[in-house]
Formats: sequence, C-alpha cells, structure tokens
Amino acid sequence: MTEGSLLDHALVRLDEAAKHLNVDADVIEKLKFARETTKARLMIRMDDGSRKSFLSWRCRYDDTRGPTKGGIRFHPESTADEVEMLAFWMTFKCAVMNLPYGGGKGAVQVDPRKLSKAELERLSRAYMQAFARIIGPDRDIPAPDVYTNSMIMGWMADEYAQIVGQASPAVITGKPLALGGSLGRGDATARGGFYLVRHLADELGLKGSLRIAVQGFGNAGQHIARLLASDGHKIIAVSDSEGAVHASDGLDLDRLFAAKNSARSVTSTAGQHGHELLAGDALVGVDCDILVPSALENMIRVDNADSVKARIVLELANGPVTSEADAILEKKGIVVLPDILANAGGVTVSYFEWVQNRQGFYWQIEEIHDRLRAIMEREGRAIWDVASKKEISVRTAAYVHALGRLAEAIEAHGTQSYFDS
Ligand SMILES: NC(=O)c1ccc[n+]([C@@H]2O[C@H](COP(=O)([O-])OP(=O)(O)OC[C@H]3O[C@@H](n4cnc5c(N)ncnc54)[C@H](O)[C@@H]3O)[C@@H](O)[C@H]2O)c1
Repeated sequence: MTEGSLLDHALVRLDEAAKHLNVDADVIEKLKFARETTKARLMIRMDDGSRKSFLSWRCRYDDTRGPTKGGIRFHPESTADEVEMLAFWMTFKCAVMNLPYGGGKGAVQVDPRKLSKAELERLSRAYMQAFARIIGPDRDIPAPDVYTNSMIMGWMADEYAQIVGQASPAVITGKPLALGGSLGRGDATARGGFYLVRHLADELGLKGSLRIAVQGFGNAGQHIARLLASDGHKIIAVSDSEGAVHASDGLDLDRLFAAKNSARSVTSTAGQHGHELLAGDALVGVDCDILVPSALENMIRVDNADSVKARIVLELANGPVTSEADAILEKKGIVVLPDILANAGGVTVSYFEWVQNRQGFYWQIEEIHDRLRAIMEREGRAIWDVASKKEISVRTAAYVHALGRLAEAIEAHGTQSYFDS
C-alpha cells in the first residue's frame, strides 16, 4: 500500500463521491476528521496476581444523524488510525441504510486468545469503566466486532448497568438473547447480502444455479454459504486462514460445518467427498459467478485483482478490496456490491435490537427478516438506480447515496452558505 494513514485511504471514497454531488465544502471538512477519539490504558489483574495494561480507544466519528454506532475489536494489531477508519466506514454504512445513527468504533490492543476467561471478563469490564462517560443509549452504542462476541457484550452491558445504577440494555447490541439480544442477529450480515443479491439478480444478469466462492468461513462466510446453497446455488470453493478447498460440482457443506464446529480448518476435508486442496491465495481467482470475500481487509489487491474471474463480488467483509484493485475490477466489468451496503444487514439488526430494547417489546423472527429484507431492497434499489443514472460504480453510488443524507443533516445545522445569505 502507498503511504498515508488508513483513514486517508478510506477518504479516497469520500472524495470520489463528492465529485458526483453538489455538497457544501463544510460538509466535506466535517467528514474528513473524527469528531473525537478517546484513548485509555486499561489496567487489569491477571490470574497470577500481576497487573497488566492494554491500550484501548473509542472513536465517535460523526454523530450528526444520531448516536454513534459501531463494534469493539479486540486485536493485537489494533491502532487509533484503524479505529478511526472503521468508524468512518460505520458513519457511511448507517447513512446508506438510513439508520438514525452516526458512526463509531472501539478497540483494545490485545490478543484475547492469550487471556483466560476471567481475565477477558475483567478487561471487558475495564473497557466499559473507562468509556462509560462517552457511551450511552443516546450517545454511543457499541457492538461486537473481530474477536468480541455476545458474552463480552453481556459483561459490558452489566458493567454499564452497575455504573449508572439501572438496567440499560439499549447501551450495547449483539447481547445474548437472555439479556435482551435480538432474534436474527446471528446470520444478519450474510442474510442482508443474500437478500440484496436476490433482489438485484436480474440487473446483475444472474440466472439459474450459480457457482459461488466464499473467502473466509466464519460467521459471515458460513451463513452466506448456507443461505445461497438453500436457494439452489453451488458453493464450489471456500477458504479459511489455513487454505482453501474446491469442488466444481459443489462442496459438501455439512462436512465443512462439522469441521469448523470441531475447530478444524476447511482444508481438513480435502481428499474426501470430492474436495480438492487449493492454496488459500488461489481462491480469489477461482472460476465462479459470485466471489464473496468474508474474511479480512485488503484481500483483493493490485497483485491479484486481475486473476478474479467472478462476475460479481459480494463484499461481506469490511474493506476486502483496495481502492487500486477496485479500478482493476471495474475495468474488467466486474460488479462489486460494496461493504457499506452488502454487509449492512448486521448493523441493521443491531438497530432492531436497540429499538426492541427501548420499546420493551420483542419481535418474532419473521418480523426481523421481513424488516431486514425491506430495508436491504429499498436501499439496494436506490443505490443501483444512482449507479445506473450517473454511470458510476455501485461503490461510488453507495457513497453518493450516504453522502447525500449526511450532507442534508450537516447542512440542516447551518453551513457556510447559510451564513452568507
Ligand atoms: N459478523 C458480522 O456481523 C459482520 C458484520 C459486518 C461486517 N463483518 C465483516 O465480515 C468479515 C468476517 O467477519 P466474521 O464475523 O465472519 O469473522 P469470523 O472471525 O467469524 O470469520 C473470519 C474468517 O476468516 C478466515 N480468515 C482469516 N484470514 C484468512 C485468510 N488470509 N484467507 C482466508 N480466510 C481467512 C478465518 O479463518 C475465519 O474463518 C470481517 O471483515 C468483518 O468485519 C462481519
């Protein structure tokens, strides 16, 4: 990657979108920087009696459209720059879906696999103690992210309730069902992407049984494989951090789920059930109709973008395609359904959880699915229309769509032109 911060790289998308919209310069000035990024050193007691400290952050990038919303990541390589980039993405993702939220994100620089469960609980509670002043159901609402889960959200919700002296489930989403979590959160990210592809199938030229390759076989990857297979499509390749497996007639998904459930790699199924082993990097170039990046950032880059044979890339991961690779895919005529739209089903069901917590009345699964589908279809269609009308990529159209909403909200507070007239 060329020089510049991670946030600088993300801001390329904002500059691109701004070329297609007539927005006040004040809007861009506001969206170029995080509103506030708070840093805290969390000190916890380890099981052996020693004390250890961990760097942590919470970024509230922009709250013009509502309380900031975004996950908390526990990762040894987390940095303030990465947190701000992720919070910038959340700002646009919430605006894409018209959720009444701004964007935020948090992180602790830690390898959680090196902590015992008790240490992990103390760290999660310490995070809430450090940031309770800026977090709140009307201020900033965290959720799980990489290496955090519903158990951790439950500890944090409990810590917050102790600090403010009352139950306050809407302070955090992705909680266990028993603590006010929502039905349908587990597969929401994949389901949103699935509804999007189904809705735009004609426009995308997708007909009949399709061949799918899924990169990353965790929450998002496993659910999208299951949903697409149950809709009659063939999952012909999947990968995880250890490598990939391929079968042109379709992989045996039950075997793959069984492998992951017993903490084995998908590669452990190679040589059986018609599965052949593939190098992990080769997955991107598999001959298929839809490639679904569901692993990490920057997986499709200048060095491998040219090998992509899929017609459609469905970005369930955040930031899987670099901006340089984006240009290569576009030149090849490959349609990328961008992360801020394609994986926004997750934050949308998080929003449903917050709504249910606040109203104290909980929806059935059918209602969650119907509402999610309606929003994915409405915003997906609107973005597709912007892309067609302006002859721009779906990614740029998604940013234009979100920027329009953000600009309207920022301008409603009064901008330069308001003071000039
Ligand atoms: N889970 C959600 O609700 C959600 C919501 C929005 C976005 N996302 C994004 O989706 C992506 C995946 O999230 P998840 O929740 O499924 O995570 P996860 O940890 O459950 O799964 C990640 C998977 O990626 C695999 N992986 C790691 N390195 C790889 C590599 N080099 N090649 C191939 N596979 C590799 C891992 O083995 C694992 O199977 C992330 O970018 C995340 O930010 C997830």
